[in-house]
Amino acid sequence: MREYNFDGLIGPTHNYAGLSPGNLASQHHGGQPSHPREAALQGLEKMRFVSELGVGQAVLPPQPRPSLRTLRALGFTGSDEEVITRAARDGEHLLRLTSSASAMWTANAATVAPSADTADGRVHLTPANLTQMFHRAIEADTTHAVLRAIFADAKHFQVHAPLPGAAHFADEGAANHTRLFTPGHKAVHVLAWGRSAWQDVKGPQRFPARQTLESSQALARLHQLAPEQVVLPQQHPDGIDAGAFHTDVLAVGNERFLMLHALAFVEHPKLLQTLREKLGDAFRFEVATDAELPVKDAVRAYPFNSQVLSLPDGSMAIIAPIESRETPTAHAFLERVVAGDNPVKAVHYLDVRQSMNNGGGPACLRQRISLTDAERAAITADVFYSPALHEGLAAWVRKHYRDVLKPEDVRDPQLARETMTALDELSRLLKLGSVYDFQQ
Ligand SMILES: N=C(N)NCCC[C@H](NC(=O)CCC(=O)O)C(=O)O
Repeated sequence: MREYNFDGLIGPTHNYAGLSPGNLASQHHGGQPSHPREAALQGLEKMRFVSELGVGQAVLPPQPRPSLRTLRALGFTGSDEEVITRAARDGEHLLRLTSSASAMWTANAATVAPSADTADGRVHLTPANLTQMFHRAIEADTTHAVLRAIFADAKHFQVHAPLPGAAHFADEGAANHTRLFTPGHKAVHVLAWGRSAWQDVKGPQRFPARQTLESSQALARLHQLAPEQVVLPQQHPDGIDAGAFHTDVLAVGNERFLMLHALAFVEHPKLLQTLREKLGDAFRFEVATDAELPVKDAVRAYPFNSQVLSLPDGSMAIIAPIESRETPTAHAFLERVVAGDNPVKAVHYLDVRQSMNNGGGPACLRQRISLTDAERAAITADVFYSPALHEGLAAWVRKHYRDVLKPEDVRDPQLARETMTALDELSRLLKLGSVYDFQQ
């Protein structure tokens, strides 16, 4: 089995609209101009870097924005241009919500279990319904269509529908999921959550908890995981209140290694003990206390929103955002991790600032999917990274993307037209078929 990092290609309407309460970067940058072309090229450079480390890399496409389908469903009528003009006049906030390029954060696209772990021996994928935030909830249908197009072979893959039930089954995808394993032990799926739909659990006071316990339980069932392989910790409410809206803002794991902040989970020592029991002595972890790395710094600099990658030589490398190098406490923590008794031997700092300014670091930008050679061969879409694909995508970005986008530019009907033209071309470039509603 090989892990592929499916990165979200950052879409042409990338902008800062301040849409996510509890996501401090989104709140802070709302209203500022963005740079869509630079954003997409930064994302492509990250893909190149990861691929050159010898790690599997692939790409997931952006979604049509503004979402005309959503605006029509909310009562705006007429031609595409008229829908946008009317929404700009009578529902400007709705236009902002339907224009976000948030599908770039593919950690939130789905939760995935590899075939080695599931009872029926297939890869199981469940697109996240993202119901907690309206601008993200509208991603689910297209994500479902895209995943069905890529993972089409029912012999190897089962793509489930997003969880039903709106707020009760609010699901944020792999941002709250970590798969750990050690040789000789069954893999463990850590499926975290921030609130419960039906149980009385103390949650955050200031910011919303997004994922429910009941969603995490449903994912474990759908993916046919054995009960002893599943651990369901609660995100620490104080961590959420400090700005850790997803688990991956304060914790990241890979194979036999977990790196976490003390405010990532409620009673983290107990969680670590459970993991040690399930994974054996090879399991390693590094905890940052609030004294070593204040949660405020962790939320601003995102050292835990790193990718921890297994390299061909058996060691691991961390891909961290450059903000972590610029923040002394976060930098010192990562350097301590590299020097520690664990498999991480290097840390690389990459510039994904355009995405970071909306609260999305390296780990948010990728969905990890482990595939056997046969599963990989069953995928006919041209989504796996190669230098040639990189060139094709970079040329596509340069051709279609604007340099600057001010939040009010989403009022321009021309932007929607440009995006449709670009995505139509992209779906052919990636051999995806007609996955977008405007292509139906
Ligand atoms: N942690 C992970 N895995 N993903 C990060 C998602 C960031 C995203 N930001 C936004 O949606 C901001 C959009 C805006 O404000 O324009 C969110 O809050 O859902």
